[in-house]
Amino acid sequence: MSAATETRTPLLEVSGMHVAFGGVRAVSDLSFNVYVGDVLSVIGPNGAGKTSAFNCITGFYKPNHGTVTFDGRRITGKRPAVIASYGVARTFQNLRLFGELTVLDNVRAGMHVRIKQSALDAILHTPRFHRSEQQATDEAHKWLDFVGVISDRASEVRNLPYGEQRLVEIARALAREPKMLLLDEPAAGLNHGEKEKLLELLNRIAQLGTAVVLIEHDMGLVMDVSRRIVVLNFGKEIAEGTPAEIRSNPKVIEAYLGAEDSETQQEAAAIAAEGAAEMKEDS
Ligand SMILES: Nc1ncnc2c1ncn2[C@@H]1O[C@H](COP(=O)(O)OP(=O)(O)OP(=O)(O)O)[C@@H](O)[C@H]1O
Repeated sequence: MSAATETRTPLLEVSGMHVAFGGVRAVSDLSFNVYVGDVLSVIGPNGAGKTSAFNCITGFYKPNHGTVTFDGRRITGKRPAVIASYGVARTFQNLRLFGELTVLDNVRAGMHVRIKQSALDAILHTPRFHRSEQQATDEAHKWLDFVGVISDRASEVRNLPYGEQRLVEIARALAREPKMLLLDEPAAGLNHGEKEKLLELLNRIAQLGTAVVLIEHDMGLVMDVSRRIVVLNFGKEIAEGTPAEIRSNPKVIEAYLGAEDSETQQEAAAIAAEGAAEMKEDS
């Protein structure tokens, strides 16, 4: 459903966002909404402004203009920790795990905003402290099971295969029980089998009622998982719609083909191939 015909109240509302770094305009008058139950992909050639937009939504950058509203609250320019406490969790393009901590502790670290524990409880090791520690451990295992981490959870996270480290990052974000989860290139560096598992995981996350927003370059995954897609080019939205609408939008293919790097050219070919496959299925 396009934004124009949508009647539900948005969970996230990005309105007129501009972000510039010196003379570089990274995001220009960007507006889009995310709804409860959404799986929305933000796509576009390298440097289109996708991560900058994510950084503004999550408080890592302050937009030069525009507003971001989440769950009825204006969050523009608020600090990342405050925005996270409202129910926004994210993962990063480059993993940001605590390499020397165990797998389990990395996920437990995602919970401190939810689990009630005072400094005094921690110092005195009160029964309440022990109870909350046990609760955090149980929940960390639950989320690691949910994302499918099979490696030893007591080992340092840096010793895990790369694909599993990405899953630990998702488990840590989910442990906050967010209303919205932003994933920045979750499929980067994954092999084919791992991507298939990721697709299935994203669908299960959406079934929990968490809105999922992803930046992704893997067009197969984007077309399979997304309910809606927003396409950026040079910081501007050039298209928004369902996967079928995006695949057949000449502006989108043009934007990708116009890019000079071979990675983006390959993505253009992938979008065109997805469109061709669909036409064949329909005929
Ligand atoms: N911290 C920064 N300082 C200066 N310029 C930046 C900064 N972050 C992003 N940019 C510039 O803003 C533009 C948009 O970058 P951004 O990383 O948001 O794009 P992207 O669509 O996420 O790209 P990619 O797909 O390659 O990750 C680029 O020209 C980039 O060089």
